[in-house]
Amino acid sequence: MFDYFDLSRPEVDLDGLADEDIAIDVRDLSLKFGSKLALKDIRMRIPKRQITSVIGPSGCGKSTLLGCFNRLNDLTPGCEVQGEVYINERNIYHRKEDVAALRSRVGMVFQRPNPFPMSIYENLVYGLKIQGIRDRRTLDNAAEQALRDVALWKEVRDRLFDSALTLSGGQQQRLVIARAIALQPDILLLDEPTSALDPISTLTIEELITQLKEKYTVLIVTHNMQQAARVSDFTAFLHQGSLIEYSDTNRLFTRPKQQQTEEYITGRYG
Ligand SMILES: Nc1ncnc2c1ncn2[C@@H]1O[C@H](COP(=O)(O)OP(=O)(O)OP(=O)(O)O)[C@@H](O)[C@H]1O
Repeated sequence: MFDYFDLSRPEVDLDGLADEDIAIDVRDLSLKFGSKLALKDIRMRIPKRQITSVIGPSGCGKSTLLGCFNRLNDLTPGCEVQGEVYINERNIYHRKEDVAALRSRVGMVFQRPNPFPMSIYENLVYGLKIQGIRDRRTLDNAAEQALRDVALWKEVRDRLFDSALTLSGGQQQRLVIARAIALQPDILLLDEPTSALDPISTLTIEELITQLKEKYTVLIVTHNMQQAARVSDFTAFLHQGSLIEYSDTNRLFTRPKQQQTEEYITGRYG
């Protein structure tokens, strides 16, 4: 696994980052589903325009943590959140937060590609239309730019009005990422974005993810440690709802500080 690391790259110390380099500041975040404590006192500062992976055994709270950043868990009855999550200097759990606006700034992509059953073009402009944008040229430009950003433009420019469901799984996932990008979010949350894809499509999406950080802060939940090692700048290891270790990816995989992390990354646990 260590082949993936560029050990000449200087390690970045998360504690040393300035406030303006932080995209998400998680302060003592705990979350319960009914009586089940799914996240316990999480504190982490997620850097801007970097890729951060969240790894850990099944059920440790990875998807729940990601869902806190666009308040997706609010939709689960019985969910109770304590603590604060700051994005752009606002606590997104403040009672006056506009959750719809938050979700357009913090886009989310799931494991299974989920294009809407409409044309490729309509998928891309759907969110913009909901925001009230009707100008055709604005919509066309946004659709084209989003497709270019996910390297799908050349493949689909002649079939923009075909159903999105005619695309391959890998293309559908790139379209879903483009749909999120069309809203010009600050942050992209990717929840196991390649686990339903074949190896070639996985590689394409991984290449795309590494390019996305030029414009966006990317968080990725993955079961695949090689993937975390390949694509991410920083890695967080969760276990039973607690953040056990969070650091520069090179450091976490080559010199973990915690025994639980070492056992997990060497396959002796989980
Ligand atoms: N809607 C829910 N109601 C009750 N418990 C839930 C709900 N969603 C998740 N949980 C519980 O919260 C804990 C964390 O779940 P979560 O899906 O975040 O884990 P995960 O690390 O993403 O798991 P996996 O890798 O299997 O996807 C688990 O114990 C899970 O059973």
